[in-house]
Amino acid sequence: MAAVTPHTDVSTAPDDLVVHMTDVGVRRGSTELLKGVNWNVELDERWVILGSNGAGKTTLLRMAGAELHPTTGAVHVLGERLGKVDVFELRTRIGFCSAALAGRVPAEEKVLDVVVSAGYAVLGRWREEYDQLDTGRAGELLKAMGIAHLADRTFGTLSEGERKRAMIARALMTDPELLLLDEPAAGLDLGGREDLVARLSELAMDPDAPATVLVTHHVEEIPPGFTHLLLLSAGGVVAQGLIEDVLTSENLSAAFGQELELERSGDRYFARRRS
Ligand SMILES: Nc1ncnc2c1ncn2[C@@H]1O[C@H](COP(=O)(O)OP(=O)(O)OP(=O)(O)O)[C@@H](O)[C@H]1O
Repeated sequence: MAAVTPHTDVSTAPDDLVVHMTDVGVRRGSTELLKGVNWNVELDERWVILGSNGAGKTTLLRMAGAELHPTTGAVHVLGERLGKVDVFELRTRIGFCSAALAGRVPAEEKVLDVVVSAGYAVLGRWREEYDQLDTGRAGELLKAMGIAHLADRTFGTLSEGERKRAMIARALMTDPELLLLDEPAAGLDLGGREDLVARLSELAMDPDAPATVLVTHHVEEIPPGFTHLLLLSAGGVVAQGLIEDVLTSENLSAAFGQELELERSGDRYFARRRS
């Protein structure tokens, strides 16, 4: 009789896990970018990855986005094991948003087209009958991000905050099963940051929204509605779990290597050096 494969086997991932990492390490030359990472993301979870510059946040996110393979350990994304799956196919099920991606958008591209074109990879080829459907969905996503009035502008004329919102709309265009946001609030002024945090909060609280992972350096950028936190330092996990359990002055101090004081005001967080 064939043996039933247990879920602890690294070759399989439980169905409800969107991301499943087992003892993952990433090495470049003699540098360990990540080590001993065990991390699960479930369907209805919204994760924040927080850590200092160089902690390994983007490396971790890129693995979840099937853009980078682990050196050691096993990574499953949407039930597929990296190294044993066509990553180009897998990436069509993932919405990825980063400054690097935004930097590759031609300045003369119309904002609506920036969003619509994300769907082409899924459709495989341009088909006339999808034209209006796609355009309608892209328009709705731009509206949800508060920039419907910019649909006909060129991407190069947008402010930093408007670009971030357009890129999030693009990441959502394919109705992804996993949404990955790499420092979406970086470079925004206070108003832009607050607006983005509010929109990400709405998204996080939408039960139909995909499992989401957001990378940031700042506790101030954690949108209400996000549920879990992974604290990273020098490639290792300092702590992970529910935000209310993990986000403490002690854990934050350990992650950033200095005495930090965490304050909570309503559903937002603030941190500063302990005096
Ligand atoms: N190809 C590489 N070779 C050697 N070191 C690398 C390579 N790629 C990244 N690193 C290093 O790995 C570390 C982690 O990088 P990563 O971009 O994941 O960090 P991060 O937490 O996202 O940082 P930041 O907040 O500054 O964006 C950094 O110290 C980086 O310099």
